[in-house]
Amino acid sequence: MSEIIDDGGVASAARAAMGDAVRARLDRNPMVHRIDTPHLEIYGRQDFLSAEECAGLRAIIDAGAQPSTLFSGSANAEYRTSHSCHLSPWEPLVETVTQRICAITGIAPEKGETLQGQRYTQGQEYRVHCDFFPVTASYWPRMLQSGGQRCWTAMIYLSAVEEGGETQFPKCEFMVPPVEGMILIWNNLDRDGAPNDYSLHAARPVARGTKYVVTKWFRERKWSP
Ligand SMILES: O=C(O)CCC(=O)C(=O)O
Ligand SMILES: [Fe+2]
Repeated sequence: MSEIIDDGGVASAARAAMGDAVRARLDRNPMVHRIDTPHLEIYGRQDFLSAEECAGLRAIIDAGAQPSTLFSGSANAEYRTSHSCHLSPWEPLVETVTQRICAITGIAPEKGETLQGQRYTQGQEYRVHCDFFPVTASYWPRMLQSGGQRCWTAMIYLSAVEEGGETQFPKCEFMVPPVEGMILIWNNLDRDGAPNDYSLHAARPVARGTKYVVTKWFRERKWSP
Protein backbone atom coordinates (compact mmCIF):
# COMPACT_ATOMS: atom_id res chain seq x y z
CA MET A 1 0.00 0.00 0.00
CA SER A 2 1.33 3.40 -0.94
CA GLU A 3 1.45 6.25 1.58
CA ILE A 4 2.41 8.74 -1.12
CA ILE A 5 -0.07 11.49 -1.87
CA ASP A 6 -0.34 12.47 -5.53
CA ASP A 7 0.82 16.04 -4.95
CA GLY A 8 3.54 16.59 -7.56
CA GLY A 9 1.79 19.59 -9.08
CA VAL A 10 1.37 21.74 -5.97
CA ALA A 11 3.36 23.25 -3.12
CA SER A 12 4.98 20.73 -0.78
CA ALA A 13 6.83 21.29 2.47
CA ALA A 14 9.20 18.40 1.73
CA ARG A 15 10.13 19.69 -1.72
CA ALA A 16 10.47 23.24 -0.37
CA ALA A 17 12.83 21.98 2.34
CA MET A 18 14.96 20.22 -0.26
CA GLY A 19 15.13 23.49 -2.20
CA ASP A 20 16.12 25.40 0.95
CA ALA A 21 18.94 22.96 1.70
CA VAL A 22 20.40 22.99 -1.82
CA ARG A 23 20.12 26.79 -2.09
CA ALA A 24 21.86 27.28 1.26
CA ARG A 25 24.69 24.98 0.22
CA LEU A 26 25.20 26.60 -3.18
CA ASP A 27 24.96 30.12 -1.73
CA ARG A 28 27.85 29.47 0.64
CA ASN A 29 30.15 27.94 -1.98
CA PRO A 30 32.55 30.70 -3.14
CA MET A 31 33.19 28.88 -6.43
CA VAL A 32 29.49 28.93 -7.33
CA HIS A 33 27.73 31.97 -8.77
CA ARG A 34 24.03 32.56 -8.78
CA ILE A 35 22.76 33.83 -12.11
CA ASP A 36 20.92 37.07 -11.45
CA THR A 37 17.36 36.40 -12.58
CA PRO A 38 14.29 36.99 -10.43
CA HIS A 39 12.03 33.97 -11.00
CA LEU A 40 14.42 31.04 -11.19
CA GLU A 41 17.11 29.62 -8.90
CA ILE A 42 20.02 28.89 -11.19
CA TYR A 43 23.71 28.62 -10.45
CA GLY A 44 26.90 28.13 -12.41
CA ARG A 45 30.40 26.99 -11.57
CA GLN A 46 33.24 27.14 -14.09
CA ASP A 47 35.92 24.43 -14.28
CA PHE A 48 33.82 21.90 -12.48
CA LEU A 49 35.47 19.23 -14.65
CA SER A 50 38.95 19.25 -16.14
CA ALA A 51 39.59 19.11 -19.90
CA GLU A 52 40.68 15.46 -19.47
CA GLU A 53 37.50 14.53 -17.64
CA CYS A 54 35.38 16.24 -20.32
CA ALA A 55 37.26 14.37 -23.07
CA GLY A 56 36.79 11.08 -21.21
CA LEU A 57 33.04 11.61 -20.91
CA ARG A 58 32.77 12.67 -24.57
CA ALA A 59 34.42 9.39 -25.58
CA ILE A 60 32.01 7.38 -23.44
CA ILE A 61 29.05 9.25 -25.00
CA ASP A 62 30.37 8.66 -28.52
CA ALA A 63 30.66 4.95 -27.78
CA GLY A 64 27.12 4.63 -26.42
CA ALA A 65 25.05 7.26 -28.21
CA GLN A 66 21.53 6.35 -29.35
CA PRO A 67 18.86 8.63 -30.84
CA SER A 68 17.24 10.53 -27.94
CA THR A 69 13.79 9.63 -26.74
CA LEU A 70 11.23 11.69 -24.86
CA PHE A 71 9.34 10.78 -21.74
CA SER A 72 6.17 10.80 -23.75
CA GLY A 73 7.54 7.62 -25.28
CA SER A 74 8.29 8.24 -28.93
CA ALA A 75 11.68 9.12 -30.31
CA ASN A 76 10.31 12.40 -31.60
CA ALA A 77 12.42 13.37 -34.59
CA GLU A 78 11.40 17.00 -34.37
CA TYR A 79 11.53 17.74 -30.69
CA ARG A 80 14.71 16.28 -29.31
CA THR A 81 17.07 15.59 -32.13
CA SER A 82 20.23 14.88 -30.12
CA HIS A 83 21.75 11.50 -29.33
CA SER A 84 21.62 10.26 -25.74
CA CYS A 85 23.51 7.75 -23.67
CA HIS A 86 22.70 6.38 -20.23
CA LEU A 87 26.10 6.32 -18.58
CA SER A 88 27.01 3.26 -16.55
CA PRO A 89 27.26 4.27 -12.88
CA TRP A 90 29.99 1.61 -12.49
CA GLU A 91 32.33 3.37 -14.92
CA PRO A 92 34.96 5.00 -12.65
CA LEU A 93 34.84 8.42 -14.35
CA VAL A 94 31.04 8.46 -14.24
CA GLU A 95 31.15 7.46 -10.57
CA THR A 96 33.58 10.26 -9.70
CA VAL A 97 31.58 12.91 -11.57
CA THR A 98 28.34 11.70 -10.00
CA GLN A 99 29.84 11.91 -6.51
CA ARG A 100 31.07 15.41 -7.23
CA ILE A 101 27.61 16.55 -8.41
CA CYS A 102 26.06 15.12 -5.24
CA ALA A 103 28.72 16.87 -3.14
CA ILE A 104 28.25 20.32 -4.71
CA THR A 105 24.44 20.16 -4.39
CA GLY A 106 24.38 18.25 -1.11
CA ILE A 107 21.60 16.04 -2.49
CA ALA A 108 21.59 12.41 -1.34
CA PRO A 109 23.01 10.20 -4.13
CA GLU A 110 20.01 7.88 -3.89
CA LYS A 111 17.74 10.66 -5.19
CA GLY A 112 19.75 11.08 -8.38
CA GLU A 113 18.77 9.44 -11.64
CA THR A 114 21.61 7.87 -13.62
CA LEU A 115 23.80 10.44 -15.33
CA GLN A 116 22.68 10.90 -18.93
CA GLY A 117 24.99 11.98 -21.75
CA GLN A 118 23.85 13.88 -24.81
CA ARG A 119 25.50 14.84 -28.05
CA TYR A 120 24.14 17.44 -30.47
CA THR A 121 25.66 17.77 -33.91
CA GLN A 122 24.98 20.61 -36.32
CA GLY A 123 21.28 21.44 -36.51
CA GLN A 124 20.34 19.31 -33.50
CA GLU A 125 18.40 20.75 -30.59
CA TYR A 126 16.08 20.01 -27.69
CA ARG A 127 13.04 22.24 -27.94
CA VAL A 128 11.48 24.04 -25.01
CA HIS A 129 10.41 21.66 -22.26
CA CYS A 130 10.22 21.34 -18.50
CA ASP A 131 12.32 18.88 -16.49
CA PHE A 132 9.67 18.60 -13.77
CA PHE A 133 6.88 16.14 -14.50
CA PRO A 134 3.45 17.53 -15.38
CA VAL A 135 1.06 15.60 -13.14
CA THR A 136 -1.40 15.44 -16.04
CA ALA A 137 1.08 13.38 -18.08
CA SER A 138 0.28 9.73 -18.71
CA TYR A 139 3.65 8.71 -17.21
CA TRP A 140 3.14 10.63 -13.93
CA PRO A 141 1.72 7.68 -11.93
CA ARG A 142 4.88 5.72 -12.78
CA MET A 143 7.11 8.68 -11.87
CA LEU A 144 5.27 9.11 -8.59
CA GLN A 145 6.18 5.54 -7.70
CA SER A 146 9.79 5.83 -8.84
CA GLY A 147 10.81 8.81 -6.68
CA GLY A 148 8.24 11.51 -7.34
CA GLN A 149 8.83 14.95 -8.75
CA ARG A 150 12.06 15.96 -10.47
CA CYS A 151 13.32 18.87 -8.42
CA TRP A 152 16.86 19.94 -9.36
CA THR A 153 18.76 19.57 -12.62
CA ALA A 154 22.56 19.59 -12.83
CA MET A 155 24.09 19.78 -16.30
CA ILE A 156 27.74 19.94 -17.31
CA TYR A 157 28.96 21.21 -20.68
CA LEU A 158 31.64 18.88 -21.98
CA SER A 159 32.61 20.97 -24.99
CA ALA A 160 32.56 24.50 -26.24
CA VAL A 161 30.38 25.03 -29.32
CA GLU A 162 31.52 27.28 -32.16
CA GLU A 163 28.04 28.69 -32.70
CA GLY A 164 24.62 27.97 -31.18
CA GLY A 165 23.84 25.26 -28.64
CA GLU A 166 22.98 27.66 -25.83
CA THR A 167 20.69 26.55 -23.02
CA GLN A 168 17.84 29.01 -23.24
CA PHE A 169 15.33 29.88 -20.53
CA PRO A 170 12.75 31.73 -22.66
CA LYS A 171 10.47 32.83 -19.80
CA CYS A 172 13.48 34.33 -18.02
CA GLU A 173 14.81 35.87 -21.23
CA PHE A 174 18.36 34.65 -20.99
CA MET A 175 20.51 31.88 -22.32
CA VAL A 176 23.78 30.26 -21.31
CA PRO A 177 26.43 29.53 -23.93
CA PRO A 178 28.26 26.22 -23.50
CA VAL A 179 31.61 26.53 -21.70
CA GLU A 180 33.61 23.32 -21.45
CA GLY A 181 33.77 22.05 -17.89
CA MET A 182 31.06 24.37 -16.53
CA ILE A 183 28.21 23.02 -14.44
CA LEU A 184 24.79 24.64 -14.43
CA ILE A 185 22.42 23.78 -11.57
CA TRP A 186 18.82 24.91 -11.38
CA ASN A 187 15.67 24.35 -9.37
CA ASN A 188 12.69 23.27 -11.47
CA LEU A 189 10.39 24.10 -8.57
CA ASP A 190 9.54 27.35 -6.83
CA ARG A 191 10.27 28.20 -3.19
CA ASP A 192 7.07 26.45 -2.13
CA GLY A 193 8.02 23.25 -3.91
CA ALA A 194 5.53 23.57 -6.77
CA PRO A 195 6.56 23.27 -10.45
CA ASN A 196 8.03 26.56 -11.69
CA ASP A 197 7.13 27.47 -15.27
CA TYR A 198 10.08 29.87 -15.35
CA SER A 199 12.31 26.79 -15.41
CA LEU A 200 11.15 25.94 -18.95
CA HIS A 201 14.22 25.65 -21.16
CA ALA A 202 15.54 24.54 -24.50
CA ALA A 203 18.83 23.53 -26.06
CA ARG A 204 19.18 25.92 -29.01
CA PRO A 205 20.19 24.30 -32.29
CA VAL A 206 23.90 23.84 -32.78
CA ALA A 207 24.90 26.03 -35.73
CA ARG A 208 28.58 25.02 -35.89
CA GLY A 209 30.50 22.44 -33.88
CA THR A 210 29.38 19.58 -31.64
CA LYS A 211 27.84 19.98 -28.23
CA TYR A 212 28.22 17.39 -25.48
CA VAL A 213 26.55 17.55 -22.08
CA VAL A 214 25.84 15.29 -19.15
CA THR A 215 22.65 15.85 -17.18
CA LYS A 216 21.62 14.59 -13.77
CA TRP A 217 18.06 14.95 -12.55
CA PHE A 218 17.26 14.70 -8.87
CA ARG A 219 13.97 13.37 -7.53
CA GLU A 220 12.27 14.38 -4.31
CA ARG A 221 12.66 10.86 -2.90
CA LYS A 222 14.87 7.85 -3.57
CA TRP A 223 14.94 7.08 -7.27
CA SER A 224 13.84 3.50 -7.87
CA PRO A 225 13.41 2.89 -11.60
O1 LIG B 1 21.52 20.56 -23.66
C1 LIG B 1 21.03 21.49 -23.01
O2 LIG B 1 21.51 22.63 -23.05
C2 LIG B 1 19.81 21.24 -22.20
C3 LIG B 1 19.56 19.79 -21.94
C4 LIG B 1 18.29 19.56 -21.22
O3 LIG B 1 17.44 20.39 -21.15
C5 LIG B 1 18.04 18.28 -20.53
O4 LIG B 1 18.85 17.36 -20.68
O5 LIG B 1 17.02 18.19 -19.81
FE1 LIG C 1 15.89 19.81 -19.75
